[in-house]
Amino acid sequence: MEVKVYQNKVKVAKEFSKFLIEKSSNKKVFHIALSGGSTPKIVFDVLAEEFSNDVDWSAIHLYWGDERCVAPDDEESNYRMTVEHLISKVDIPEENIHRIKGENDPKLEAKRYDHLLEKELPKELGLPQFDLVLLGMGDDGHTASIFPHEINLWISPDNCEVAIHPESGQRRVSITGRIINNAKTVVFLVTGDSKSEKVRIIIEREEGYLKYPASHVSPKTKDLIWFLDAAAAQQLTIDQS
Ligand SMILES: O=C(O)[C@H](O)[C@@H](O)[C@H](O)[C@H](O)COP(=O)(O)O
Repeated sequence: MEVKVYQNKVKVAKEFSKFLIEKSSNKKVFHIALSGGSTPKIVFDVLAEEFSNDVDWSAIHLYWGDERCVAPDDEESNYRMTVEHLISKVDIPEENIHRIKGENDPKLEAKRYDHLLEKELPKELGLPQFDLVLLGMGDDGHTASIFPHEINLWISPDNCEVAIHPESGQRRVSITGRIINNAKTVVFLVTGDSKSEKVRIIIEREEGYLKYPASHVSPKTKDLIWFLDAAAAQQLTIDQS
């Protein structure tokens, strides 16, 4: 695991963009699962507005690690957020975009997306393998849409599950631990003061850390990088690069 700390969100966005360019360069196809929420917005803006000419978008295939069970034009939709901050600004072929269809019946959509990952992704150890899974982390230590109250979903035998937001009751479709930990590379993008306590507990493996789903992210390749701003990293005592 590598922990990279940068002064602010814009710097995190710039450094992640350079990381993505390096990882995806010279690849004929690059399968990436995107995170949702608010953190990626600035990252996608910077990637699209400052670095898009350095990316071969024809090779990039976009998937989502999770999606809210809402229409694609709903303000809650991770797909809509990605269109507004990235897809609408770059020349990525329509056929390279593999959204989770939040408007569908959640259980049926989880099955459909599960099968899509089996069909579209290369296999490693018999499981679909992303080149890169981008994750956020909630203040409660959730990641993708695996929340602490449903941590059992992490070990699901399926690639995708239907999850429920603990406060709003909103249903979501999420990829599960077996897919996340089978990725070649996993990146956490975490910024802001509100994340600093869980960042410390999870990265420093403090007592009780395993109750937080984000602590179970441990790719078999060991290629796990935390991109943090100073605010999210402020409670860390370990060495940071
Ligand atoms: O659909 C979602 O909300 C995300 O995929 C979720 O896992 C997100 O990454 C965290 O909740 C952090 O969200 P913020 O970036 O908004 O803090």
